[in-house]
Amino acid sequence: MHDDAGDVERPDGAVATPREPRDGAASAGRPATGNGTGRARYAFLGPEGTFTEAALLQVTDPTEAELVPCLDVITALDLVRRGEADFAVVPIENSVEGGVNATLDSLATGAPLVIVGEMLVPITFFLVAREGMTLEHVRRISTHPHAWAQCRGWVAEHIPGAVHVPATSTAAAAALLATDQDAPGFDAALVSPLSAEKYGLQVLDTGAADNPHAVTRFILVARPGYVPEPTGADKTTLMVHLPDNEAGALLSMLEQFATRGVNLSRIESRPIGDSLGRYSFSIDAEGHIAEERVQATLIGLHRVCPTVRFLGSYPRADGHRPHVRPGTYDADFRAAREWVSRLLAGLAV
Ligand SMILES: O=C(O)C(=O)C[C@]1(C(=O)O)C=C[C@@H](O)C=C1
Repeated sequence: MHDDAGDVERPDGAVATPREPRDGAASAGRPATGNGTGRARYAFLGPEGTFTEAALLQVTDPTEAELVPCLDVITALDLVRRGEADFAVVPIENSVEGGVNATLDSLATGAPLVIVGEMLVPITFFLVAREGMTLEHVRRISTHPHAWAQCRGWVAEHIPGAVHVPATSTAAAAALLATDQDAPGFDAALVSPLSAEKYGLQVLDTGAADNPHAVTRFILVARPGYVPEPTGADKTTLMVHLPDNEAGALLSMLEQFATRGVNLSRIESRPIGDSLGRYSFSIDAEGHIAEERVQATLIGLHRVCPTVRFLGSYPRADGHRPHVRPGTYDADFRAAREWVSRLLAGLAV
C-alpha cells in the first residue's frame, strides 16, 4: 500500500534526540545552527514590519540572529531546503481566512521540511496613507490577499467602491507607499501597527477589520533531523494521500486517529495538482510522535495510505493539553505489547 518515495518518516524509527538550543530563543528548542558565525539564520516573509516578523520576534532575539526577509513564503522555505537559512518563519493558518495555501503546498511537496515550533499573533489592521490623504479620497488599497480577505467587509462599509491592489505582504505595501513617491499604484494600505510606525505613514483608521479577534498561526520550520522534546501539549502535523478510487478511504484514514484517541485540531484538503479530483490532506493532530498513541496512529496510516509525510511534532503555542482517553496512555500500549510477548512465549493465555 505504501510508497516509500522519501516522504515517510517511519514511526517505528527512533525519535531524534533533541540537541541543546544554542542562541537563547525558542521554547520549541533547536538544533545547532549558523553559517559558521553561530548566529542562526531565519528566513521570513518580509520586508520589516510584517506580521510574520512579529511572529519571528517571539522566538528569537534579533541581536543574536541573522534575519533574512524574503519576497514570499516559498522563497523562505526554499532557503532552508538549500541550507542558506537554518529556519523559516511563515504563516500557516488564519482564524478568519483559513489555511495559507502557499505554505501548505510547499510543505507537502519538494525536499522534506519539519515544523519545530508555532507562534500565534493577534491580527490588528491599520489603514494607512501618505500625509494629507483623507478617507474620502481612498480608491485603491494595497495589502496581502490574506489581509484583504480579513478586511473586505470593513472596506465595503467604510470606503464603498474601493478596490484591492495585491501586494506580496502588508509591509511591502507600506514600504511602497512610503518610498515610491511617484506611482505606487494605490492610495492607502492595510498594514500592521508596526509597519504604520516603521514606515512613518499617516494612520486613517486603527480598527480596519471584519473580525477584531483574528489570529494568525505561524510556524518555525527547519530541515529534518530534529524533533523538539515532548511537552505534554504538542501537535503533530502530517500530509497524507488516500488510495485512488477506494470507497471509504477517507473514513479508514480518519479511523487511524479515532481508534487511538488522537484528536485532530485541523484537517483540510488541497489539490495534488496532477489531475482533477486528486487531493492531499493536511492534518494537525494533538500529541507528539514520542507518544505511543501517536506512533500507533502513524503505523496505521502507513498501512492504509499510499503517502504519509511527517511534518513535525512540536509544542503547541496555546499550551492546550489533550484529553487522553483511558486505554490510550503510553502505559496501556506498553502493557498490551508485553501481554502479546508473553502470549508468544507461551507464558500467558
Ligand atoms: O503580510 C504580512 O504581514 C504577513 O505576515 C502575511 C499574512 C498572511 O499570509 O496571512 C500574515 C498575517 C495576516 O493574516 C495577513 C497576512
